[in-house]
Amino acid sequence: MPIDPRHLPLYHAFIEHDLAPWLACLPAQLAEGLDTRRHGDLSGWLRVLDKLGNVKEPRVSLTTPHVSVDADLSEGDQQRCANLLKALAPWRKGPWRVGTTVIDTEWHSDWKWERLAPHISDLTERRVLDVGGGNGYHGFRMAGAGARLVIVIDPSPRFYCQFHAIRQLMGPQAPDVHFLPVGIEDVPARLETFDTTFSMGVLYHRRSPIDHLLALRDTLRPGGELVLETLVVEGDEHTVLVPGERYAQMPNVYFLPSSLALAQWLTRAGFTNVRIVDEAVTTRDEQRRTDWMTYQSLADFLDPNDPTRTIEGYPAPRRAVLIAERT
Ligand SMILES: Nc1ncnc2c1ncn2[C@@H]1O[C@H](C[S@+](CC[C@H]([NH3+])C(=O)[O-])CC(=O)[O-])[C@@H](O)[C@H]1O
Repeated sequence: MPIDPRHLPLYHAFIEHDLAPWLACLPAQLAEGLDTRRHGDLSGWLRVLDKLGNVKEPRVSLTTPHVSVDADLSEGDQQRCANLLKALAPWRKGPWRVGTTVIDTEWHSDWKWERLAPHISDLTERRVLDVGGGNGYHGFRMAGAGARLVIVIDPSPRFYCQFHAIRQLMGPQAPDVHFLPVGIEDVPARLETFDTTFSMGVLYHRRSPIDHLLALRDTLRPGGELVLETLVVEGDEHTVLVPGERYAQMPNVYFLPSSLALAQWLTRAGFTNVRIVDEAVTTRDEQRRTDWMTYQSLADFLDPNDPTRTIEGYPAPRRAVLIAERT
């Protein structure tokens, strides 16, 4: 089968960076991740990408809170572009700007970036993997911080399409940031390649959290850095909450450790130099309903009489960022 032109930069990057064991799986992984039988709306979203086309002489910004693409668009083209981007909603991770269209996403993902950026190793020239990277917002910020290569993996076909909408508009100005519609379980074992691996907002969705840490460790070269962000609870190194059917309305939440417990898990999984660099309660300003994500959001998942609790009665979402080194 011929290679989809959209994937040529991804193939080039895998060849240039000698990701040989993974390269061999790429055709099958892309075919499976983009199988239109997997998601009823995927064919429609792919048609949106075709209609979106390119813009002339794009100017790209990766270092501002809004990852943005500027271009001199006529009023009609700007409106058409905004309508096509809206067809890919809900937009959860961002914010983005395309010309005068501001995509005000459910999450202020820029705030998470600001919290962790001062603590991580300089990304200049580093090869980075972002596991569960959503629609690639943080991946573009990583490139803005100097990363030489960023591979975003996320099994969501909607996020694949949002990522490609933006990347396509960036045209020749697009950085070396690439998206694979797969999960962590599809990354070949023992790659031991990346200088930095991010796993943000994923661990609490994993049924075997220590196996997740081991899988992340195996993506890193010796001395490489893990940036781990997840939901935590207050408590000592022995505290872990395993919620019932739902936590903040999410059905697939398994382990919420304290950050001290998580630090110990990282040590047990073979990491050193483990640091808790940030811990903060998620606010209703950081995660909220917007014109680009019109479904329920954090405010709807908290107890209306006590916002320190979820509607199930658990402690409200609190997130920590930990950094650790692979030995
Ligand atoms: N098996 C899997 N492997 C990899 N990713 C997965 C898997 N299963 C689900 N995901 C993906 O993990 C992401 C979790 S969101 C974090 C986004 C970003 N990192 C953020 O920090 O804003 C959670 C949050 O809202 O924080 C989703 O995009 C899933 O599709």
